[in-house]
Amino acid sequence: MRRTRHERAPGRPAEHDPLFGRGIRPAYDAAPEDAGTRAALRRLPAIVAITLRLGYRADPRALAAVAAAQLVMGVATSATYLSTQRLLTGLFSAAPADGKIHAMAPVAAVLACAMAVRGLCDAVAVAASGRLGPRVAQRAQLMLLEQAVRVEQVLMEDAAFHDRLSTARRGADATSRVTQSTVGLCGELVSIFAALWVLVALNPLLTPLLLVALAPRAWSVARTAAARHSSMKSWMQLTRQLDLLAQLMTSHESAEEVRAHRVGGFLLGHYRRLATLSAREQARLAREEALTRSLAGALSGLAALATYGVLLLLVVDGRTTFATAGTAAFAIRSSMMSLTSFVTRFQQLYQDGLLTTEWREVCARARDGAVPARGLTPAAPVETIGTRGLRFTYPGARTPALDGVDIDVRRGEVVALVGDNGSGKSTLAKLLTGLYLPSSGSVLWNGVPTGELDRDTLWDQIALVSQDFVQWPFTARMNVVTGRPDREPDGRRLADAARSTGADAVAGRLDDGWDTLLAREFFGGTDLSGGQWQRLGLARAWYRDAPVLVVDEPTSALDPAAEIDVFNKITELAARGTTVILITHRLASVARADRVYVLADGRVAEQGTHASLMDAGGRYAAMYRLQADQFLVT
Ligand SMILES: Nc1ncnc2c1ncn2[C@@H]1O[C@H](COP(=O)(O)OP(=O)(O)OP(=O)(O)O)[C@@H](O)[C@H]1O
Repeated sequence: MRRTRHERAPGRPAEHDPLFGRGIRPAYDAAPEDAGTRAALRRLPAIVAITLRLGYRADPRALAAVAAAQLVMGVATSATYLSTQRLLTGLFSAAPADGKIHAMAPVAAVLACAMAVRGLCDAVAVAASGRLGPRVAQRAQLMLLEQAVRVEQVLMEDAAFHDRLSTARRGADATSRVTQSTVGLCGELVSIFAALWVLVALNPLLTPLLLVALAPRAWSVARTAAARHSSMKSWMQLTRQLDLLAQLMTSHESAEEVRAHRVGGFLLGHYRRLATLSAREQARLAREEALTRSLAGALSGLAALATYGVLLLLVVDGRTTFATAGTAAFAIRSSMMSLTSFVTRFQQLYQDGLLTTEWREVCARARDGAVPARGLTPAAPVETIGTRGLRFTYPGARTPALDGVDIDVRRGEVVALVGDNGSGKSTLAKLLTGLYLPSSGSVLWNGVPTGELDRDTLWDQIALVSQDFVQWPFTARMNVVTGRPDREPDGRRLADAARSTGADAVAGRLDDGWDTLLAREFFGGTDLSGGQWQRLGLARAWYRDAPVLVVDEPTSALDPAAEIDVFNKITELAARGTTVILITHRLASVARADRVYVLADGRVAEQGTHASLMDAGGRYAAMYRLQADQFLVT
């Protein structure tokens, strides 16, 4: 039967949400995992291999200690079973009591030693895996972050990649638990194999009994873990949206509007609605799990009945002795206990292991999508930056943001990009600076396409003040010197940059000067006004002292005197050879630019100097007059 558009498969989120629109859909292929024991067993070796590789890189000595302890533990466990069988045989033999004690004493000593060795190995395994786990998680987290900071900017605009990144960060944390579970699981496996080996030694007919006893629980565990993982993947967007709503209700940035516009109740309502969806999904999972477990419980009961029935038959038939059957029952019982902890660990391991697999896949995806570390080194300072037939479409967008753009920027020029909101100015700046690569056409640095250049060295030549520059929650000093994070902070350079941008006055008014923490959420932290932050953002770009300065609405929050000052300084920089790409709606500041490009709907509509564009009387002239007229007193 076909589902209508509004129905949805159980365990899948709805297609549309009043708050997030289509955003609630799973953003990447979240096909349900093929649940079941076979799927689990197929994936388990890969999971264990990832963990072992990580463990080896993080702390090879701890890993070796764990492996040795598990191995010795297996031998000790087998010795325990075999000496038990000898003791039982001795106990039920017809020999006189004196002889029995004499014969059984050394066996009892072996049993005691084996148990002591087992305990010691267990302690070693616990201590070593306790050291190994956090190191593994740290390494996994670092590997992911190392890859994440290198991926192409355009991948960071992709919702699907963000979803996977969230899962992968949880996966990196999970590696610690996977390590612990793998170690525990190996321990339990060793015990089960020891029992299996002993059963083979006692009577090979007993071996299948153990497998029959274990099968139902193993099936139930694999099925449950796969269902949970599939659900987590499908509902990852909802989890992120719940986190986002909680963050909006508690963050400093949204606090004012949450109160003044009384958005708190509205957000709470939607949080409750989404949380209910999440709870419903958890309840569905729990129901499914309960069903699987009860089926597995019934099958386990049948398996136990069969096991003891067969043992009894073997004794009655005379195919095995009473002592051997007793030891077999003991070994099966012990391995059932091992299996109970095996099952718990397996469940944990499989669930966390699937997250770990996701971590590894995202690391690989990030590596594939990384900015190439090699390429031609661009000449420094760059003489010309230009675009030819440049077209760029954002991932998932239907229409291009830039469509056939040709512009030229020469060293030491101030080139202004103006145009209506959404006309493509910021996108063009990101392409000129190699943050995005063209969908078609080209961006050329000294005639070489940016895609062929070593972009790390290209970025060395760029200082950027974007519209939404980062307000680092660090000290005022760090907010400026992060302009050149690869060099030791330079006091003189900081003072120069601060003087040029008015940031010196900002730092002068702070309680601890440049050492004041600019993060209200931390003890001793404070915050700045929008204009004060903008001065720090500009100071950061000045401190960077790069041959190309890209400024996107650099003075939107500055007072008139500061604004004039900044534009004077920008002109001075250009006179000294810095190339300036200026994006602004303040057309008065554009008048001094060497060339102005007017963008409309992703295309260059007009170009020229301020004077020639005014003479042409087109789009630019109309915008300019509109702004100028606002200052006329009627
Ligand atoms: N990350 C993004 N993902 C998808 N589309 C985007 C993204 N950023 C911008 N756009 C779209 O690209 C087009 C150009 O946006 P851009 O930010 O370049 O305009 P702009 O001229 O700088 O606008 P403004 O003057 O408002 O800053 C717009 O239609 C916008 O909706």
